[in-house]
Amino acid sequence: MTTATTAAAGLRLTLERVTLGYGRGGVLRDVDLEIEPGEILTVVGSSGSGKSTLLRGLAGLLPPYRGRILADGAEVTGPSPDRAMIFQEDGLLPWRTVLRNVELPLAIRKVPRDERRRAAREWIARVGLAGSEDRLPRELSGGMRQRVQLARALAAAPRAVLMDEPFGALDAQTRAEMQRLLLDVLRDTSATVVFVTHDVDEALLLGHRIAVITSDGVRILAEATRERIVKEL
Ligand SMILES: Nc1ncnc2c1ncn2[C@@H]1O[C@H](COP(=O)(O)OP(=O)(O)OP(=O)(O)O)[C@@H](O)[C@H]1O
Repeated sequence: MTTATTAAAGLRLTLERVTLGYGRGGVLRDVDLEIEPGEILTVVGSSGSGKSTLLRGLAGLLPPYRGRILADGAEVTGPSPDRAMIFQEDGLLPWRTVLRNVELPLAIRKVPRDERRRAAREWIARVGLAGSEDRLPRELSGGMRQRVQLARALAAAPRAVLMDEPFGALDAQTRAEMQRLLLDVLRDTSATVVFVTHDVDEALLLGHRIAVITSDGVRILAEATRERIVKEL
């Protein structure tokens, strides 16, 4: 790899006694969590348990009521290009081509045009979409759109990638392809990944460690097996 994508080390993400929520009362209370640089932490939990809320906190989109959220020891006070987000809904700009969507975060960072084109093309190829650079999002399948999202997130060389059920809307086969692709492309980055999913098998496949959110809080399972996770949920 020749792009800037490989340069930055993964972020250490820390929650110290964090309470997060909306309006009255916390969805997550007094959470302590340390996510190591370069690790893939998968997060499972039943619907409404607070998985997306945790990600929003890490993204800097939702300030904690209490406690601190830290990225490499510095308090997170808002979104940063260091922490990319990928959602289930693709979030691509419908009027921009694949190439121009992938380039966008680099353009925002004022990366010179030639350089950002090169990085965008390279990532588009790496996610298996070479030849689709000039297509619009509406001309792509759901799986292809998620590939574009992945390319867009990684082309900007984030130090952490926060993924909220990114493959949740895909059919089983496309989902399996995307899981393999994700593991493959992450091998060339040192980004820290927090990956939220409903799917226990996906969590086991992708995660170095697995966090389970229950009504008692967020817990890392030391020896995660399918049976143990299902029992916790
Ligand atoms: N913008 C919001 N305003 C008020 N309450 C919210 C908001 N977003 C989420 N909530 C509430 O916070 C709780 C946790 O929601 P969250 O989206 O984090 O759960 P989740 O585990 O990601 O669920 P799912 O798996 O269904 O996506 C839920 O009770 C939800 O209703």
